[in-house]
Amino acid sequence: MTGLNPTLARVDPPAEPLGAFSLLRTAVRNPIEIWPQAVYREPVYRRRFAGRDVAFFCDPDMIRETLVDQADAFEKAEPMRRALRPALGDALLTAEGADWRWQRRAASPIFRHERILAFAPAMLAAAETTRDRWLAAGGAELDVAREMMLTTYDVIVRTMLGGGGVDAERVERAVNDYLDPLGWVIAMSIARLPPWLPHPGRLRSDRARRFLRREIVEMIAKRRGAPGAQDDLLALLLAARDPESGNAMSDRELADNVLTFITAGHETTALALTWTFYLLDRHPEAAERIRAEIEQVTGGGPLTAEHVAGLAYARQALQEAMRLYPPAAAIVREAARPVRIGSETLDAGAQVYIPIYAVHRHELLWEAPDVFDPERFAPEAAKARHRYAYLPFGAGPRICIGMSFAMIEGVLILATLLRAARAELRPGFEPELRLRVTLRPGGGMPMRITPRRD
Ligand code: HEM
Repeated sequence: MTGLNPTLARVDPPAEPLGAFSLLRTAVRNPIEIWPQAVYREPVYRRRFAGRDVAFFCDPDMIRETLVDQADAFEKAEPMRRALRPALGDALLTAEGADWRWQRRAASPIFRHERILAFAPAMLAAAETTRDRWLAAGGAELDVAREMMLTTYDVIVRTMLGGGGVDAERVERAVNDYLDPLGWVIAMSIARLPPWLPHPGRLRSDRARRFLRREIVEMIAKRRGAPGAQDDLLALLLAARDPESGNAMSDRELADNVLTFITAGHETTALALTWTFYLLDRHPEAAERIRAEIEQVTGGGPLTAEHVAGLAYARQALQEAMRLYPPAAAIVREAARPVRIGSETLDAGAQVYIPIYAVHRHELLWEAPDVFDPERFAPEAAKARHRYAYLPFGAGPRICIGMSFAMIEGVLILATLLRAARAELRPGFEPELRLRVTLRPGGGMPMRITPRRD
């Protein structure tokens, strides 16, 4: 651990559970502020709300039972379904049962580590576009949160859609318009209000959803008309077959999955990188160590896919950033039938939160939980820890299919940019943690970018 430990942005949990009214108000504004201190201190926290049993599990054995051993007793919870299904339909992230299982079987081979390494040149090209923009900005202040969204979006467009055919800025805006009012959708679901009720931002969100679907459906139609023209993830998805039934995806399933990969894939990785830049500003010694590692691994030459494995400390820094600021801050499930997890009995319909953000800072699981220390992810230290104390990508059958993709992409972007420039947070700026399905920095991440000359 480093000698100097600056105070880092964190959620300030309420000492006592919130009452019904302030709970709803907080759910709209920033749902992560609902979780009381007990969630960060106790293995289990339970309460009833709007007639529903809600349980938070932080005990790693109970997490394993919920997400792995008894995964088939649970479904994705209503608030998430309600928030995501209208845009993402019944694709990998949102489908259940047999419908999910065959899509996962068909898509899994595409996302294997070795296969994803073949996309490293496209990832590097996107990183270098951002690097060139940073170098051209000549010492200006940029919003690194937005910069990372543009970069990872560029990666997904290059790797998934062969690099072209969509208006990147418009799609990025549409994804934001869609996500912005989701606090309302989730709060209304918690309060058991019907989904058709109006709420602020709804019209804009509906318009954004229609625009996104239209763009993707058109693109798939074009590609069906010119098969084999490109070598990208969409081509692999078009060719994917369920190994058991031989089924291929329909246009609708393809559109749902492409949109899923765009939304699930680009924003999460962008946030992991944004928070890493924030932490490296607070810990310049870690940034210097990564820079030294890059020079040592590349011998001063250009960065390539072969270097990914050697950039161990860069990877550890990303992992530690995702501990402190997990882009997907919670997994929420609903018991499909009565089930017993550890000492807890759940009725059908009970909601289970795996509050990843709180698990990653839990007093019973981590020493000095609020301190940034990439050494926690050195191989020996990681091995000594409970497997389910750290789960930024989830666990069990529904574990993130894009995990290798995200780690390779994250390391390559971080290394490309750290090597070329310094990023310093605007003096006095403290990011606020905002949960909008993903954990974003409220107010962005304003940083001064200066080219490195040494
Ligand atoms: C740092 C980056 C990422 C993080 C933190 C992350 C996190 C997660 C988590 C926690 C889940 C599990 C959700 C649950 O169990 O309810 C998940 C699922 C998923 N992720 Fe990621 N993800 C990241 C990057 C990506 C990328 C790059 C892609 C695709 C290119 C992707 C596609 C998906 C899909 C399709 C699922 C659903 C899998 C299924 O249910 O079978 N993710 N992700």
